[in-house]
Amino acid sequence: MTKLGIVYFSATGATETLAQAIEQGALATEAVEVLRFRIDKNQLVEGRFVDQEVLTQLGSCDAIIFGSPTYMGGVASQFKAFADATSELWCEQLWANKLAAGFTCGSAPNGDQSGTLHYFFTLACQQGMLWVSIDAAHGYTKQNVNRLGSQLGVVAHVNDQGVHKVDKATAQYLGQRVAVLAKKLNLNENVIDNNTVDRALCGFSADVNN
Ligand SMILES: Cc1cc2nc3c(=O)[nH]c(=O)nc-3n(C[C@H](O)[C@H](O)[C@H](O)COP(=O)(O)O)c2cc1C
Repeated sequence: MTKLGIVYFSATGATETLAQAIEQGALATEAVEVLRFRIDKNQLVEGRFVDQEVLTQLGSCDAIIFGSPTYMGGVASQFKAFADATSELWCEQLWANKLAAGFTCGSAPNGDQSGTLHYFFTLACQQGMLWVSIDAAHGYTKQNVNRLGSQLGVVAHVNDQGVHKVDKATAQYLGQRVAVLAKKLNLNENVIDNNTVDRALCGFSADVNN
């Protein structure tokens, strides 16, 4: 069974709508299980994210998709608290070789949502993860997705009517893409044993004495 984790913060529900669409898209692929975690205020203690169980469960996933509303051009502090808690895993690179992707929304069509996606990308790289883009060129897709032209991840625009339906479809599309890739690559099982951190796969050995 291929496992996808979705972890996100949402105050008023728009990011949650995208998370649900991603889950729906992922579940269109057979033998895929989704673990969805909405960051809750009870998990934040004195500004720190405290929930070991969530981190452990995400550790069992083949792919993790990050989500947050865009606040002042970046991730919400609640998501950042979660990201900071993953520093416990960083030294050993315990999430290395998992797939990663991201989604965000804002009240402006271009409300600097890309800043949020760039942060997710940086977080994924810090954890040694492999970033999954959106392979749908704006204006050239049969599926009618990616209307806002972001290939780094899902950008959604939210107004009084809620999340734009094409942005929801884009989230669904990304969920499906990550699920299909995670299943095909099966990285956790086939390629790299994260317990032994087998970097010798790359044949690399640094000689620091020369
Ligand atoms: C503190 C704050 C800062 C915000 N900053 C931005 C922003 O920089 N760009 C933008 O487009 N929308 C911004 N918004 C709007 C939210 O991103 C938007 O309402 C989003 O849909 C909320 O997501 P949620 O329903 O999942 O909580 C901001 C909202 C708040 C409360």
